Amino acid sequence: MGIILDGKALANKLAENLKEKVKTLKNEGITPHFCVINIGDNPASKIYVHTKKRRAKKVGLIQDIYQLPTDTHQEQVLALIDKLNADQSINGIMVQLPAPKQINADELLERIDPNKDVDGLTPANIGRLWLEDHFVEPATPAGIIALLQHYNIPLVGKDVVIIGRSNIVGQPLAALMLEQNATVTIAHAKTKNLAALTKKADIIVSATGQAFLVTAEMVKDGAVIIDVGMNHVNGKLVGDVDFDAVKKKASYITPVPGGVGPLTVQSLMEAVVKLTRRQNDRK
Ligand SMILES: NC(=O)C1=CN([C@@H]2O[C@H](COP(=O)(O)OP(=O)(O)OC[C@H]3O[C@@H](n4cnc5c(N)ncnc54)[C@H](OP(=O)(O)O)[C@@H]3O)[C@@H](O)[C@H]2O)C=CC1
Ligand SMILES: Nc1nc(=O)c2c([nH]1)NC[C@@H]1CN(c3ccc(C(=O)N[C@@H](CCC(=O)O)C(=O)O)cc3)C=[N+]21
Repeated sequence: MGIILDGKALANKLAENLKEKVKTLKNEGITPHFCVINIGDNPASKIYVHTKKRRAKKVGLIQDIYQLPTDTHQEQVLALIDKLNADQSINGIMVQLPAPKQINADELLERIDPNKDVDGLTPANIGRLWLEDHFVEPATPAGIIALLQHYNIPLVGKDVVIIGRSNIVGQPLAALMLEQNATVTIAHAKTKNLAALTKKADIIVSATGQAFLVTAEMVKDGAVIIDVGMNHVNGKLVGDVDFDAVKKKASYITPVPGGVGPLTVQSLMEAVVKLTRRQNDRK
């Protein structure tokens, strides 16, 4: 029976440490201030915005939410990003993904000042991630690494299968795990025999948005299971993993909710504080 990786408890613990860092900044007359741009009404983004609001307040950060309608024009968002880039009082900017169809999300991300890029998703910061010369990391991958570290689950030499290749989860997580000397395979919707790969994996990370994708038959005994998925099934929030069955075979497993989600939010708060400190040190 697997041990449950309690992301919520770890996020709360890390938040206490972060609160102290924020206090130190405040004593220097600096209050970290970041902006979230959310276009449209994607359900996963809504959960994210809501939890962030609570967490930001708890650690003492200022957070502005720009909730824009689904039919917002590209130019309007670009103009908003330009304004926030130029504003000295703003330390961090992020655009919630996915964005509505008419929006070119890559162009928005490219526009964010890399020094204010709390999500680590600008081309400059993605490049630095793969060059192992990064000062900010995407929040979900950073949260997963923090969780594994906290539970003393090593990555060196481990066979990892990451299911999902998005720019916010699968790809940057592969970079961070490779940096920690894991052997990383990235699977996706076109992967031929997913079960054959996952059955051999020491660590499986699923980030697809497909409920019940990862079943017990796909998992070897003693594997570590990280479930990033956020799916609504019959009004309930579930991950990508058939939790009850897979838990019996796993050595460690994250629940949904209460696993990766809270750590994503915590890592984002840490990125805001880190960038604020860096901006002030460089003045
Ligand atoms: N807990 C948290 O902190 C976070 C949770 N999420 C959640 O994680 C999930 C993934 O998010 P995101 O990365 O943005 O998703 P995307 O929709 O951008 O990407 C999904 C990925 O999963 C792959 N995929 C889909 N179906 C299958 C399948 N049947 N077999 C193998 N691969 C498949 C896709 O492959 P292909 O590229 O070939 O289409 C794609 O690479 C969502 O549920 C989201 O809500 C996201 C961010 C943070
Ligand atoms: N640029 C960008 N970066 C992201 O990292 C990003 C994004 N856009 N868009 C949306 C997705 C989704 N996402 C979540 C993070 C935490 C929870 C979270 O806190 N979940 C709680 C659930 C809380 C509840 O039950 O309501 C938990 O898992 O315990 C959810 C979803 C980040 N995303």
